[in-house]
Amino acid sequence: MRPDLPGAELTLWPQWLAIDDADRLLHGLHGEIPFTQHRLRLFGREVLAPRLSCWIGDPGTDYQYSGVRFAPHAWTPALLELRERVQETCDVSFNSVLANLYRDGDDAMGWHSDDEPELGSEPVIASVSLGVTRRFRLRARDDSRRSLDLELAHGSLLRMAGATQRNYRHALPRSKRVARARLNLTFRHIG
Ligand SMILES: O=C(O)CCC(=O)C(=O)O
Ligand SMILES: [Fe+2]
Repeated sequence: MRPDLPGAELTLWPQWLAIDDADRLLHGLHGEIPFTQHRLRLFGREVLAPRLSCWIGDPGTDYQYSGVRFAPHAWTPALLELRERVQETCDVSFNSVLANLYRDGDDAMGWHSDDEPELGSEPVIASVSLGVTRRFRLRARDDSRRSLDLELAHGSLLRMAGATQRNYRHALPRSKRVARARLNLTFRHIG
């Protein structure tokens, strides 16, 4: 499915994984990824991020966080296998993945673009969702009325490419009624 959004390049596979595979991955990864709650600097104050996360990647794919460099965690066997499948579908290679665990509907991610210089000018980002369905919103930088909401279900894959990050921000809003967890993996290529 190719959601139509001017200036963006999106492909969504709503049921990319079979339910059994998705269930197994959710439980396996939940147990083996060393998630932590990071601190964010927000308007000069330190606050705890409203989610747990973990950066995983090939050696050398360090990332900067609040001015500090962090080495990535190592791939697990399950993540390496998943990376293979994602690469095949998306037709690009990835050397890192950001794992986010939203424990319930109070956990969220604010408006941002994945536009760090290390990702290059038109990054391909592949987002695998496991667990409870959550709403993913995209909003044009230059016109907030141009927006799109996608429901990212258990086992779905969303590919963002082209000028998507340049033209749009995205967010995962809080969702009061959600009581279950969602695990999201965004595969990236760091240059
Ligand atoms: O959880 C999601 O679907 C989005 C995650 C995201 O935007 C990110 O990791 O940069
Ligand atoms: Fe993002």
